[in-house]
Amino acid sequence: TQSTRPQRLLGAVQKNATRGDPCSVVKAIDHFCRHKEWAMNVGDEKGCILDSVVSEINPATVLELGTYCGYSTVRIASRLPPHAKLITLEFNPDFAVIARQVIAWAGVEEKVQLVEGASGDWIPKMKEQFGIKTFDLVFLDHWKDRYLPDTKLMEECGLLRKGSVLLADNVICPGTPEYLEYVRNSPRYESRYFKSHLEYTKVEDGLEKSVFLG
Ligand SMILES: O=C(NCCc1nnc(-c2ccc3[nH]cnc3c2)[nH]1)c1cc(-c2ccc(F)cc2)cc(O)c1O
Ligand SMILES: [Mg+2]
Repeated sequence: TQSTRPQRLLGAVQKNATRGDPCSVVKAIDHFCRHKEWAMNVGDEKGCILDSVVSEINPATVLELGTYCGYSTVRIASRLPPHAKLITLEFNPDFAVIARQVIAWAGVEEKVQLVEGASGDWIPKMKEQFGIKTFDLVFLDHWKDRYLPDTKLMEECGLLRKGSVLLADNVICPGTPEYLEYVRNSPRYESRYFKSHLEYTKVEDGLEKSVFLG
């Protein structure tokens, strides 16, 4: 039977990356996606912006919406301080199967909790299920039409505190116009656009960093 792209991406990791070395996993995926098959990871260029935001915040609690194959999960987890927790939500079970293996290969599974299901269902359960009070950083990289409803849901569930940072991928391509309009015009957010490119291409894309003001 035919393999899927996520399965071939995992094969490239197992072939070319060193177990327990997150950087080699990230490099192996970027090489595969640049030279073999494009895939919707945040990628190396936007990934450097993600890295700098994580290092600046030094978060104890991170929520990632949209795991896909675990590329950004590994980038974030490898930069977290000890005892920090990253919860990543994946809707597609086939992606989740691959992501778990990529996360394990990188050796960051202690810091990561991969949860399968819909963001709309899980966000209201975060506090009771995982003992989370608030998130220091949220990386939005799931379905683009879920960015705004999920942000409002996180506000309503009290998962954001003064200073919590939302970092959103793909605000230009594929685009999240309603989300951008909201965070850029709401008095409750201080927003900034980091211009970049769609992963592995010359097409414009970027990350929007929005600080919740409480
Ligand atoms: O669709 C994307 N990403 C989303 C995957 C996902 N992985 N998990 C989810 C999830 C997780 C919990 C959820 N709860 C409810 N819906 C959910 C969806 N969604 C995406 C697409 C592109 C892209 C650009 C240009 C093109 F020509 C084609 C494609 C680029 C990117 O960087 C992306 O991130
Ligand atoms: Mg993305």
